[in-house]
Amino acid sequence: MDAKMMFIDGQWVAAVSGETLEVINPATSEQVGVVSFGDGRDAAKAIDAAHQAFRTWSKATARERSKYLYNLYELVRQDRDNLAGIISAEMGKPLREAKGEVLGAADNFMWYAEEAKRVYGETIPSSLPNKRIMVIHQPVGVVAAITPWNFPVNMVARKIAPALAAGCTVVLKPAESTPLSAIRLFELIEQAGFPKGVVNLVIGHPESVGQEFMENTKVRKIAFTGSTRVGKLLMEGAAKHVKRVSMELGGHAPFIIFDDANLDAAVEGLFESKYRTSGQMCICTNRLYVHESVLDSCTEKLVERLKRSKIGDGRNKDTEIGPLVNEKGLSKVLDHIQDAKDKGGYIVYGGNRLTEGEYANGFYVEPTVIVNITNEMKIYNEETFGPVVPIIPFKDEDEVIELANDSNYGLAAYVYTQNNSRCFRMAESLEYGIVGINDGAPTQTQAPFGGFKESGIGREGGYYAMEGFLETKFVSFGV
Ligand SMILES: NC(=O)C1=CN([C@@H]2O[C@H](COP(=O)(O)OP(=O)(O)OC[C@H]3O[C@@H](n4cnc5c(N)ncnc54)[C@H](OP(=O)(O)O)[C@@H]3O)[C@@H](O)[C@H]2O)C=CC1
Ligand SMILES: O=C(O)CCCC(=O)O
Repeated sequence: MDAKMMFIDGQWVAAVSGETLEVINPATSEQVGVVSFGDGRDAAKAIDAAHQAFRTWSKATARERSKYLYNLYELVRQDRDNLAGIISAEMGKPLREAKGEVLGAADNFMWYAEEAKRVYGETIPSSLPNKRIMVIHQPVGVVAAITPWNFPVNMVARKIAPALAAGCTVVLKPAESTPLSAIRLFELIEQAGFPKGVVNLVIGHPESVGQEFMENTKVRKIAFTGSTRVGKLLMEGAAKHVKRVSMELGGHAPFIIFDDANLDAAVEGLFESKYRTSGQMCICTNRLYVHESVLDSCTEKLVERLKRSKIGDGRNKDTEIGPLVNEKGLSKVLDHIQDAKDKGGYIVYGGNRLTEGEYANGFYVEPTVIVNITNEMKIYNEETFGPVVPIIPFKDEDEVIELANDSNYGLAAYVYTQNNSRCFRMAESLEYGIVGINDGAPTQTQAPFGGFKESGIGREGGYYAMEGFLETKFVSFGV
């Protein structure tokens, strides 16, 4: 298999080192591609190209930038099935979800094609009769973006679309598990006609590429989605040159079901929030709090729902829950299950790796439900990133607010109740950047996406994302 290449300064190029990397389907452990695998030297070339291109791209009119983003929107939409197939093959996501992800990415390109035109400035009345105050917004410069494998197309779109709309140029490093969907997206970027150097793709050793992003003073902003551990490393490195950062990091979402909730709707919402992408989303439920009076009926309904769920290769059209992304992801999930069992947890459903028949060569774990949870367990404190849910009973609203907020994370939280006043109280009390009230899948292109506490800094989505790629300049005119 020929190695697919990186896209630097409008050219498809191999890594300086000549190194390559195999891409594996986590459903079968079969090789699905080979890619050039570079390092900081390739990143430096891409940064130079982006720096050069910034001179003209930042001066292009908003309408011009918008035109390229529209082209890309159309191309991504038309390529939906192909891109979705690549996502499923390299990270195991069920096809139905992968198609939704691609449409979400297309939607981002359309949204920011429009948003490019709305970078308004303002004038402010001066206190002095001989002065005038003007405020304008300008692109921050070259953006280095690092993305994870769980939304290998949409995470890229959510970063590069607002960056390009704002007038920044970009160097992207996608996750090494999912370079093929990034490469396909860049083939579409090339077809969309962006000038050379405006958007660049570097695939390679994360530490080396990351180091170049942090050290190279031509990079003015680092936009990252991934683990809190790596986010902190990048923030420390970025501090040296006071680079701008936006960080979408880990989560540990509480999902709260009150006794007055519609339990069927709550279980369906939970299924979406917990088992979509096999539990590998930063907004995934990690703790399920159920009012003690509905604990048994809720648990039964959830187990019923899981019994009906189809686990399998993401490329099969009826698959609802795919494999985990790799051995490392699988080990972490199995470790959380074992740790809970060792500390007194009781497995109500699932709990094992699937190893027979069609699952023999993949990284599959059964959707799992655990009770008898204590706050010493890893699953109670750390991001599990897998299809496992611990259930914790609660007595009243004050208690569950305190429990839900007792976390270093603050990305997403979910509440199911039919009491309107409680809806408002909960939305206001939860220390989370995203709150789904009777909604297990709140993400939308135009809404702000990001976290409190150690879940991140800055917001993606809507006009909020534009702020992260713009500097504010005050111009004082003497008249
Ligand atoms: N917020 C979210 O959406 C995500 C959260 N996570 C959390 O992180 C855990 C581990 O997953 P993992 O994929 O290892 O997450 P990482 O944070 O390691 O990976 C995310 C991205 O960062 C890159 N990266 C890794 N190390 C460095 C570094 N030192 N400098 C620069 N870039 C780096 C990765 O590259 P490469 O792929 O080459 O290693 C990838 O592109 C998961 O179990 C989950 O808890 C993971 C992914 C997404
Ligand atoms: O949690 C994430 O990592 C992204 C969520 C995107 C979505 O909800 O579609």
